[in-house]
Amino acid sequence: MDSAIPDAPASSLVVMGVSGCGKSSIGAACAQRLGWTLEEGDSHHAPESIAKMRAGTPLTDADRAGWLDRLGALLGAPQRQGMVLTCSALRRAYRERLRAARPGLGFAFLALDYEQALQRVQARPGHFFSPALVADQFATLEPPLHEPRVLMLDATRPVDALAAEIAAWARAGMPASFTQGVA
Ligand SMILES: Nc1ncnc2c1ncn2[C@@H]1O[C@H](COP(=O)(O)OP(=O)(O)OP(=O)(O)O)[C@@H](O)[C@H]1O
Ligand SMILES: O=C(O)[C@H](O)[C@@H](O)[C@H](O)[C@H](O)CO
Repeated sequence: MDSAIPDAPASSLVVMGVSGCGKSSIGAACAQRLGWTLEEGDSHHAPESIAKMRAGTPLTDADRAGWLDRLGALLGAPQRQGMVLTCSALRRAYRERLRAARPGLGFAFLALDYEQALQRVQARPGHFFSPALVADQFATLEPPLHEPRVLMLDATRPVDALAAEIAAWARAGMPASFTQGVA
């Protein structure tokens, strides 16, 4: 698996995947472990995009363009420490835009299947994201295969175990299981 190949430590980190995969939960735990700044990507959507998602209308590339620019500006700003950004980053082109903003950026991909994502999103009352959009998230997703600095994870594992694995990888450029000689 790609994740077993040693890489350089990450300058910053994007916790990515479809809605409900655990970006917010695991991103927060990673930032705490690493002592890095946490940025919630959803906080930077245009109000029109939030309204669309609330109404069950999928975002388009054009809707996401300004959002990705804002996230790139955050990632590219001079910082004393790394940043953990939660961002769906569904398409390869979106990830390329973020990589261009921050050389050495790592991506932790939380892989979850459709049924499990739908279940999680439906069980989350009050959130703006309409469960009707989960299918579109999977239709849009281009999994980050054969891309640099990507750690693939099974998003059904416990939050703390996932955060520990991601933090170790971000620090050392390899997953904890690799350093333990298991991978
Ligand atoms: N590893 C996990 N195991 C079990 N439940 C989880 C796990 N990660 C997240 N959850 C739960 O799944 C739901 C979605 O998690 P979370 O909000 O972190 O996902 P998200 O990817 O940030 O979603 P969105 O992008 O839609 O905001 C929450 O109720 C959360 O508690
Ligand atoms: O690119 C997108 O379609 C969006 O970023 C979505 O993924 C949501 O914002 C998020 O997952 C819901 O909280």
